[in-house]
Amino acid sequence: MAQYSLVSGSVGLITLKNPPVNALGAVVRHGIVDSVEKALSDPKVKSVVICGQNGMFCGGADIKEFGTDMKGPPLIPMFHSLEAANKPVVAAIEGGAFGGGLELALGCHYRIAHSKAKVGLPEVTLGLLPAAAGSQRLPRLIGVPAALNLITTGRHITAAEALQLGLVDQVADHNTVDTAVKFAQSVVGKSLDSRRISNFQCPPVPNVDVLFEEVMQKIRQTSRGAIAPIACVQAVRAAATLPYKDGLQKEKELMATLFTSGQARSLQYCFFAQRVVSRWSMPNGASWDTSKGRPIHKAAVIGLGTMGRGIAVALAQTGFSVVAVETQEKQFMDAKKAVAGMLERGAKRSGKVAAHDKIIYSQNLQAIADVDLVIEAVFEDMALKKRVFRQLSDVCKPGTFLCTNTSTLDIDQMAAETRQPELVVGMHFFAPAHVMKLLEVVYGPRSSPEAVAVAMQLGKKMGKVSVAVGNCRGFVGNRMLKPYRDQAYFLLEEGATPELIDQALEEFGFAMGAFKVYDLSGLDVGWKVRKEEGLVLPGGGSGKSARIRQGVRYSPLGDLMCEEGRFGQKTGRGWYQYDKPGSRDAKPDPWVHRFLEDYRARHGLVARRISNQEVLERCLYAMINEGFRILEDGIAAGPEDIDIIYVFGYGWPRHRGGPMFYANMVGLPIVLERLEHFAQANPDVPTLQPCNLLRKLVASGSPPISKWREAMKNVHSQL
Ligand SMILES: CC/C=C\C=C\CC(=O)SCCNC(=O)CCNC(=O)[C@H](O)C(C)(C)COP(=O)(O)OP(=O)(O)OC[C@H]1O[C@@H](n2cnc3c(N)ncnc32)[C@H](O)[C@@H]1OP(=O)(O)O
Repeated sequence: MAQYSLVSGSVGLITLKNPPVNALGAVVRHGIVDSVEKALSDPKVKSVVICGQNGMFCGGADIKEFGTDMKGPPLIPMFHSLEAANKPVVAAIEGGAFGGGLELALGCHYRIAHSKAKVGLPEVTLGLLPAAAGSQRLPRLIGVPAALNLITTGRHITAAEALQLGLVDQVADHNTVDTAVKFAQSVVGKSLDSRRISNFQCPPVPNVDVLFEEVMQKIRQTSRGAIAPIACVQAVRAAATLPYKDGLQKEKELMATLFTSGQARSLQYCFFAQRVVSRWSMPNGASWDTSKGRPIHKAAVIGLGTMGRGIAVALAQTGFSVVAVETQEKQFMDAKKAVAGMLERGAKRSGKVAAHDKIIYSQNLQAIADVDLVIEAVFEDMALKKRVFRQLSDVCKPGTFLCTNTSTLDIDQMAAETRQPELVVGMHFFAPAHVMKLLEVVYGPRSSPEAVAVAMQLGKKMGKVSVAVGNCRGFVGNRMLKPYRDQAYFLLEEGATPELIDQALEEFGFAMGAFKVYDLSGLDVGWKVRKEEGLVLPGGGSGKSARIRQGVRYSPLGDLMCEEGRFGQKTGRGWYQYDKPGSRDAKPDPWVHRFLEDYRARHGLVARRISNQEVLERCLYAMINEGFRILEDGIAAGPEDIDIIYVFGYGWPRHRGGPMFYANMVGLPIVLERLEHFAQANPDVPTLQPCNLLRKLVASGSPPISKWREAMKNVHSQL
């Protein structure tokens, strides 16, 4: 609702009330219309102030209403009637004004923001554009380049930046509503013509066509197929080149296309999925509202390789005291230098002071005796990790949480080495750990809810999107990656090239194709793991058994590449060639094409034409099938957990919502039918055999993804 009251004898105060963010749902919109009518028709009222309750102006349109029939007054006429009012209307912005919330403020004659408030037009992140005249008013107010930046990125800006841009008129340090009320009284009688933004001419831009051409080109390169950023540019262009009324019409047309697009649905799903995932739960019923964490003041990082360095930096930048331990002399010296550089660069970017004083370096494990939490990041070797956990258990004070950054190994085996296995959890960071947003928090059978709560809270403090998952090989992310990568290798054997496969995946929207990722992360990493698993045969093996291991189809292509010393970017040669070791510019390599031809000839394989569709179906459906197995096994609590992991950690295009949401969009019966088809053609690839949960969901009428958790409960009870 919106509450109306008369304050200071002459100011009509309209307070938006719709917790938690005062979104502009139908009831609020009705309330605003009624309140404005009261204020404008009351002769006692000389000016109007609009604010939000509980220190929050407005979070924008009610996203939950999208996809419904959206009854209630529309926003655009409401904002026009505010702007046309013959009494000054002032927005008092506390907390934040986002999307429709900021558009409401732009319909007012003046905007006063609290110094801690943030404002922005984040519609693009929901697959939309600011279509309540925001795309037309903002460029008229702050100019085209600044408006383009805000509207195409959706970034939230501080009140100080908003003031600098001319987006707000005043910043208040204390009671914003009181300040706004006094301000509103002070401007009574002043002409309002110059305050009605829709009357403004857009500030002229030299070479307007060139500017928009350049921006459009940049957006096309970076948007990975997302359509909303492009529509945002088109809408701002309309503001820059057309009269307000025509620009508004263009905004409406663009919005109509976006609103009904699958991309908007996917992005809105991601918005809510991220929030669902933050309310983690464990199969034993423990969850965020039953388990309290414990404050962490001091943490230790053990092992200062690439991951350990990034984790230490992330902790220090968040404000934790860190003890960074590395026992090998050379690694220790290199790490100290590297971490200092990372902190300096981070400080330069953020404008904050580099957190050097937060880190104490040591080569001695005794230095961690008083820490509250340890993150182990030593080499990915179970024997070594077990030894480290035994030592940690001896050295640390009782009650210290012991976390491992393993990306695949069984955390229960590490916990078994300690005196308090309930305090052991996985904290799987993604490289570079101080940059990447995702954190998989892995609970084993003995991890306590408190330990999970601590890791989730720590992740949140570090600005990570943390997802709690169960313990199995590869957890969620890497477990699903295996069948995807297997398919990519099999497709090479059958006639594809790395470029063909990567292009199909990148056109789909992945940040990088499978083979570019291999080259980036190093082919030798997987080779070492496969050797330990006894899968690698010298020369890739020979005869019929060369392409079968442990009874299932296996491609030795990755092993053979490693035997040739082609480890990827670091050696300047991998699935692509690079100018020099460490360079990132991947170029197709004729050597790889000859290598694949020789391999096929050796194994009697006849290359066939492989379509982009086959690449996508085989790689993605194999991955999705594993996702259903993960749900079936109870490793992830719901499809949202899997999707958020893939969007934030594996370069899955957000505008496609994550693998499970994508399956839901494609249609579960189609995914099932294609998997059945591929499984029949590849009986030696068990990961293509459709899993029970997928079959049961299809048999039960393919419920929408929002009903899967419920459906999973029924399936679990039948399995
Ligand atoms: C013709 C015109 C048609 C359409 C026009 C559309 C224009 C728009 O306005 S689209 C919406 C634009 N607004 C946003 O994108 C803002 C989204 N919200 C946020 O970014 C954040 O929630 C926040 C406002 C910055 C607050 O952040 P925080 O304090 O961290 O709280 P959260 O956990 O994110 O949210 C709390 C709670 O509120 C729900 N929520 C937030 N915003 C909306 C919203 N706009 N509509 C509906 N619900 C919203 C959020 O889901 C959380 O609820 P849970 O139940 O906990 O999930």
